[in-house]
Amino acid sequence: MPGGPADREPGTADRTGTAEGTGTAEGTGSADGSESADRTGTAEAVRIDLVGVGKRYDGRATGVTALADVTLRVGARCLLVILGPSGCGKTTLLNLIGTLDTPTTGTVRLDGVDVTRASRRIRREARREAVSFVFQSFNLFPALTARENVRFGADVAGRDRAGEVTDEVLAGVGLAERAAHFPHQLSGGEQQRVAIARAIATGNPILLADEPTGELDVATGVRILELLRGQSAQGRTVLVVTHNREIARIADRVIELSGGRIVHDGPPPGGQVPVAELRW
Ligand SMILES: Nc1ncnc2c1ncn2[C@@H]1O[C@H](COP(=O)(O)OP(=O)(O)OP(=O)(O)O)[C@@H](O)[C@H]1O
Repeated sequence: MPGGPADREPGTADRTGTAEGTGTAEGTGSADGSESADRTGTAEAVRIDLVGVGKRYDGRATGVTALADVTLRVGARCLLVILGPSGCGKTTLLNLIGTLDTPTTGTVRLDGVDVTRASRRIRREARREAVSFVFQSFNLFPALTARENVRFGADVAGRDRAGEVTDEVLAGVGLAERAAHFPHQLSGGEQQRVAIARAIATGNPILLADEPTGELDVATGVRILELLRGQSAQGRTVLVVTHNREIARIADRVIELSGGRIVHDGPPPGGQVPVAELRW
């Protein structure tokens, strides 16, 4: 993002208070999201601001409307879970927020910057300085050690003190002792912790996780969720896509997609619970 230093903590003033509508009371999200408004920190900053977003894939024979008229505002310190059945548009939504794809209609703003039809340079900057991804299949570099994988995140974002940041973040996910291990020498849960550490090491304020516990057993999945929850508590905006309704119970806010539309937006039904209370 223009003018944004890469080396910073999430939620700092340089990413807030832009002229384009951040920090407004209006930005508190859904009609039924008033209770979540405080918890989503939207009084500080609307980090993700989608208005009327649609995505259509046009094939030769048939077209598919993956998303239709999605309006969504998410602030700092929010763990947002995106629920919905296969094919409802969850990954498409994450890709649009992550500037990996462009919508057919509507606008996408990240930290007040309209990235919808921005130049490739602006979109590249958004990817480098605003968003980080965590995938179901970890996507670690197999020939790099855990430490080198995490260092990659810090380097790509151009962070100062990249070496120190790497060590701090690795320790933060409980893997300081495994820094010299390669991905194939680590368990699935450890690999996912490295992947999350790599995303954290960028310093980017928005973390996008697509089925991050999908390949893990219950106990390991719970540990991963605790890590993600900790990141939102520290000021990041964390979006977790899942099929698993139980995971949604730990969220500050849950949106549910069906047929490419948001059909529910609000706190988890039954109220938010600690990660330890999940039953998978
Ligand atoms: N590149 C593409 N070309 C054509 N159709 C696509 C493309 N990508 C996704 N789609 C379609 O768009 C719709 C939404 O896909 P998307 O991957 O976002 O769903 P999802 O909710 O993430 O599904 P899953 O839970 O199975 O991963 C689906 O009908 C899918 O087939």
